[in-house]
Amino acid sequence: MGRKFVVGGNWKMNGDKNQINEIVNNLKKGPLDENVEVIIGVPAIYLAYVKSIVPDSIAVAAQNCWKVPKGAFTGEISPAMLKDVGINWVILGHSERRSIFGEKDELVAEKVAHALESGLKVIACIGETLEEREAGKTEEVVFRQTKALLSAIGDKWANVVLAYEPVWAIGTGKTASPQQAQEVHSSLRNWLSTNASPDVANAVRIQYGGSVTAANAKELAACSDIDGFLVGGASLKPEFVDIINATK
Ligand SMILES: O=C[C@H](O)COP(=O)(O)O
Repeated sequence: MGRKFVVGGNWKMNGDKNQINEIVNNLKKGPLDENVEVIIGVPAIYLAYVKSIVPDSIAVAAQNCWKVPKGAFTGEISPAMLKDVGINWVILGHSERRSIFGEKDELVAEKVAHALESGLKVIACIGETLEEREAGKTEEVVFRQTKALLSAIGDKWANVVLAYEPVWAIGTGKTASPQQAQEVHSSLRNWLSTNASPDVANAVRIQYGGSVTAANAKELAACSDIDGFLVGGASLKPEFVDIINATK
């Protein structure tokens, strides 16, 4: 069976109720390609609100969560809490969490493990910085970040989507070319074949993220190892519908 195209919108720390209503109304109007899985990543404070107004066909994701179910962790939210308000997805290991909040591979892995154990599905983000790319270390970094996730994911690969997001392409308007993205996706899939299993490598969906817009989505979506997108800025705009429909 082919891999179902999956498009995530990561709103990051953006939006208020007015803007959220507009975004959701736009998604409801669509029309959205029914063959595409759509997941919107919402600021924690609006998760329950968004869940209450989106159609069930659109999944809602948290942008982060902590690694244990409850306790003295001021300011954190747990997978159990997310599940309790009807949220089934979480984005983990985003480069902004890694670079601004100092999350290392090991912590990301602990969060991924606990989220999966708790029954959440996970969009796990990986990607190299410009410095790392220029030093020829793209594969080394992406493989290292993925390796850290292997034991955390265990046999739960069906509940994981990988998002390859080159840090230099995030919010910069510098999209990776389809060739650059395809090259990393393909070598990651080969690496997974050896280090996880051929079945995992064949089935896991790998999203591309980094300055995806309606203008570049079709060309990226045509690449054989790109199975969707994780979209930041453009997910706040009406063009998100066109990005969702990029494979049509
Ligand atoms: O999670 C999404 C990525 O950080 C991409 O953000 P961007 O589309 O604004 O470049």
